[in-house]
Amino acid sequence: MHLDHPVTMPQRHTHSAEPLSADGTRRALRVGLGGPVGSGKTASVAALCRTLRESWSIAVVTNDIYTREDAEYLLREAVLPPERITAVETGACPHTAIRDDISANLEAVEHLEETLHPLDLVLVESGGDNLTATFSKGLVDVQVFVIDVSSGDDIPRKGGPGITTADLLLVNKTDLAPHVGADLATMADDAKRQRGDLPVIFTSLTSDDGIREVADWVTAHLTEWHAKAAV
Ligand SMILES: Nc1nc2c(ncn2[C@@H]2O[C@H](COP(=O)(O)OP(=O)(O)OP(=O)(O)O)[C@@H](O)[C@H]2O)c(=O)[nH]1
Repeated sequence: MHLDHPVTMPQRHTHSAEPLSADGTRRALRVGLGGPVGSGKTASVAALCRTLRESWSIAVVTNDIYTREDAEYLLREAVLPPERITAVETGACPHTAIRDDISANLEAVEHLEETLHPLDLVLVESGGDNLTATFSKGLVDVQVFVIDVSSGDDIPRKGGPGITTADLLLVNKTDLAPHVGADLATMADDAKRQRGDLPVIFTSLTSDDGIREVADWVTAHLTEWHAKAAV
């Protein structure tokens, strides 16, 4: 099972932002999910896999500091077959593994691509971190930043690179808004002010099909990726 695949720290690689590899084959679209601890990154990954797995060939890379908890959760929930889930133990601040020394993550992604070819989508989940966690463009093609309403409705106003620059901002746990006194309209206004035209989606992953709008956003990117590869 891929959880046991040893991920070492080789030399740094990078990948092209284009869907075609040097040998002319299409590589998978790489989507990074980052955000603060407990905001709902693993729940989003699980829901995306359940929604998209019939239509697309998917794999997941998780990052935890010392454990493999997120991957173990995804395995327990059977969101994908075990060979499609790989855990990277970052051993240090998750920032480093997704932004600075991305080699362990790249090795994990490339191993999945080789063994499961052809893959359409690789979801790379960062370990929970603070508001500054962003992915290297050498690791992912698009990134999603996940925050939640229970951490305070002033989070979008505070900004930070994840909130201002991520390709998609998810504001999760809207079901908790009435219980924690979060004002969703203020959050939406602040996010708009920080992000301009970049999209923001409010989700509650406890509701049926709460991930639908996000799955549609990923599907649009996948469709565009395939079209680009076909040109
Ligand atoms: N009420 C509510 N709970 C949610 C929602 N989404 C996730 N949760 C719960 O919030 C907790 C944290 O969710 P995770 O998906 O593990 O969060 P994470 O961002 O992956 O956490 P780390 O990997 O530890 O940073 C879990 O108990 C989830 O069941 C939501 O929309 N509403």
